[in-house]
Amino acid sequence: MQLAVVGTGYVGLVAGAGFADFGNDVACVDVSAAKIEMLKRGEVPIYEPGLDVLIAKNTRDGRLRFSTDVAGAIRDAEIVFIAVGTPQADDGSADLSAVEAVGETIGKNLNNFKVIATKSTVPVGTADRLRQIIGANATQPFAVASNPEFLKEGDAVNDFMKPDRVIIGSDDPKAREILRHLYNPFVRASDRIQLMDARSAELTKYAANALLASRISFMNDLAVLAEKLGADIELVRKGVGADPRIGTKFLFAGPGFGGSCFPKDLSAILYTAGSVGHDLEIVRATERINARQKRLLASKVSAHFDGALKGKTIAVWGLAFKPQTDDIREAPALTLIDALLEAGATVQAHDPQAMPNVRAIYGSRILLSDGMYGAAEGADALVVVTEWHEYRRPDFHRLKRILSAPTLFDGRNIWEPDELRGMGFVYTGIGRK
Ligand SMILES: NC(=O)C1=CN([C@@H]2O[C@H](COP(=O)(O)OP(=O)(O)OC[C@H]3O[C@@H](n4cnc5c(N)ncnc54)[C@H](O)[C@@H]3O)[C@@H](O)[C@H]2O)C=CC1
Ligand SMILES: O=C(O)[C@H]1O[C@H](OP(=O)(O)OP(=O)(O)OC[C@H]2O[C@@H](n3ccc(=O)[nH]c3=O)[C@H](O)[C@@H]2O)[C@H](O)[C@@H](O)[C@@H]1O
Repeated sequence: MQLAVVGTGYVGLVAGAGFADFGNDVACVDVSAAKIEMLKRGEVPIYEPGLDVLIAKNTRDGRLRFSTDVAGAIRDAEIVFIAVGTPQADDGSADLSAVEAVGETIGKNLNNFKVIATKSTVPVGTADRLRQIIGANATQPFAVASNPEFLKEGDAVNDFMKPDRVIIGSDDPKAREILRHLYNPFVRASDRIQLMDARSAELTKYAANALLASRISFMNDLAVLAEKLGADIELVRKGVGADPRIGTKFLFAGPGFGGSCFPKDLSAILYTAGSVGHDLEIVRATERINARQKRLLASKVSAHFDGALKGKTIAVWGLAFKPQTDDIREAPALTLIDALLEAGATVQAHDPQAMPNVRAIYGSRILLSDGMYGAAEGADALVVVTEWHEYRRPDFHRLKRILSAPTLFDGRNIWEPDELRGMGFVYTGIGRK
């Protein structure tokens, strides 16, 4: 099938390359000439495991191409996927200006019947709004569909190629059939494709993210309680997760959730709920707890030094909001670094992928080290914020030698407190004795 994917960010690139890999002819288009130039040169603007190989293969085989010609790609396509950003607006709602701009371009370039499928996370009612915008200019029939994306960064290619479910939200039977046909090769069982109306599909996306985020905040809140009561949140996590009704995933206490999606999507669903006079109290609490949790590591470090961080050097391992990505949007490490700098500390940091993005924000205000041990050299404490593989089993003997004080803050509970205390470290985790 002939597809246009508008927006070449995490979602658009993964979806475009994934669709091409199943034999479709895909044009990935973006308004950012810089991104498209990079992609044309064979460079991938983001770090996402496996994506470079997928893009290279499908570009070479002629099924995937990149362009800034949004209108041309729309005219050539049977299905247009909208995968542009929907960032948080000042009032907390989702900023739909990019989605609406694409809708206008589609309306003006509708040369035959097309399905317009929204992959961006958009508030309930956006499909209706798009239908109006496109219809205002259209001279040809078209159908809109909500096709929310559930991939997670760091494992995006895998999530996209083997989805748990594909949600197709449209009242138009032709659109449902065309999208079902497109997705059939991706799903192992046909019941993984769920057909529904557009509003339910749009709400499903926010419901999934809000539910996942609330699990994390619940565990982070319990972690605070565990510490106060002398219990260990890691044992509690394993205990509750053994119940299949609860499940083991997304129960990890940590420095608070970040990323480009949970924070903005919680805010957007609260705004939507408010607009119809409903207060989603659990979502509000999820946000509040997360804001508190993101400040927790900084307050633990500060408490350790009795509030006297001026002149201290703090090493930070892990800057991306999660491992296997270079994305630092809303990353808890940034909240920590801001607080440390504010308190007068020197920060030495390392991340396997995110350092260029961090450098673009902080410049010379923090020291970024090419090696993880380089970042720890001479520091008064080491804080691990993101659980990259290489931080899980470091050479603790070496760390003890190079740190100026053997002080560890484990923001992800990846280390063994007893073992480290036995080695003479001062160990502090999240929600542990
Ligand atoms: N990042 C993720 O893991 C996931 C994101 N989503 C949703 O997908 C959407 C996109 O997210 P990301 O890919 O992370 O965003 P992103 O910010 O990485 O990429 C968005 C792209 O859209 C382009 N763009 C903006 N306006 C445009 C226009 N008028 N015409 C053409 N291109 C335009 C931008 O230049 C940028 O390259 C958001 O709604 C997000 O909530 C959904 C699931 C997962
Ligand atoms: O809508 C989106 O954009 C995506 O948002 C999340 O994906 P993502 O933000 O890429 O990453 P997650 O793995 O969900 O992690 C989000 C944050 O929660 C934190 N987290 C996750 C799990 C956990 O147990 N504890 C925890 O603190 C992570 O460290 C990270 O900061 C969802 O998992 C995806 O399904 C969804 O498509």
